[in-house]
Amino acid sequence: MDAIIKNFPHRPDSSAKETGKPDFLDKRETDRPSREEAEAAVRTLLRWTGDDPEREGLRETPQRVVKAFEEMFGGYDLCPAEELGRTFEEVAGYDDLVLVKDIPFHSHCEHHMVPIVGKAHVGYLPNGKVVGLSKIARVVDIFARRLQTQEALTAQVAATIQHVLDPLGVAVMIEAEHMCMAMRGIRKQGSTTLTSTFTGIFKEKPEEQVRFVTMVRDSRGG
Ligand SMILES: Nc1nc2c(ncn2[C@@H]2O[C@H](COP(=O)(O)OP(=O)(O)OP(=O)(O)O)[C@@H](O)[C@H]2O)c(=O)[nH]1
Ligand SMILES: [Zn+2]
Repeated sequence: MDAIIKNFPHRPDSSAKETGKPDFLDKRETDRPSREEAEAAVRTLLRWTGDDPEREGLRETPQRVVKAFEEMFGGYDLCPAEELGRTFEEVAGYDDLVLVKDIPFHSHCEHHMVPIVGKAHVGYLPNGKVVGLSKIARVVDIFARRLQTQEALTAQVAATIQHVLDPLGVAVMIEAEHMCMAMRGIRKQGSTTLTSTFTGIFKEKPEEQVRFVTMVRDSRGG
């Protein structure tokens, strides 16, 4: 595949303070290997497991894994800011909190490349402009389909919405289970990590944070 333009997933950096634009919204060229190189790398990892890549059940596995990677890491080729590009203002004067909660996602931790499975709750207080609700879930999905830490994922979703929609504030909470803690290492199943990022009014006013968290927690039986 030719080198293509993509968005790198990195954390909000200090230059964002000068330009106001998070660096992960910039487009850069990829340094992707060829499909054949990627498949050869999978064959090497298959040998690393101790198995035989030439046995019948594994012969097609490198192609399958590379194809699965295209899907699971498809977020590198998508621009989250573009997803939020179509905003509208005709909402009959509605100017209160918009909350999309329980957005399920699958991601992969950047340390071990094993799944992170969780839910995101995203709220914003519009400043005139609103966006299609599915677009919020799409932004979560795009960042989730990159190698991540939960902190970076949380911050990136919040920063993208803040940057593109320019609302009065954004609140993002993510709860997730990290398979790298469940399947290996410390091997603790069922522990959940919670992260949150608040901007604007949610950062300034603790009561707005409480309202967001209460709405997230409400209707799930306490
Ligand atoms: N802060 C943060 N840490 C994470 C996330 N995903 C995985 N980790 C942690 O990243 C750390 C990597 O630690 P290292 O000591 O470098 O690697 P390791 O030897 O594989 O660590 P163990 O998991 O403790 O065996 C571990 O503590 C993981 O639990 C995440 O999203 N956020
Ligand atoms: Zn990990």
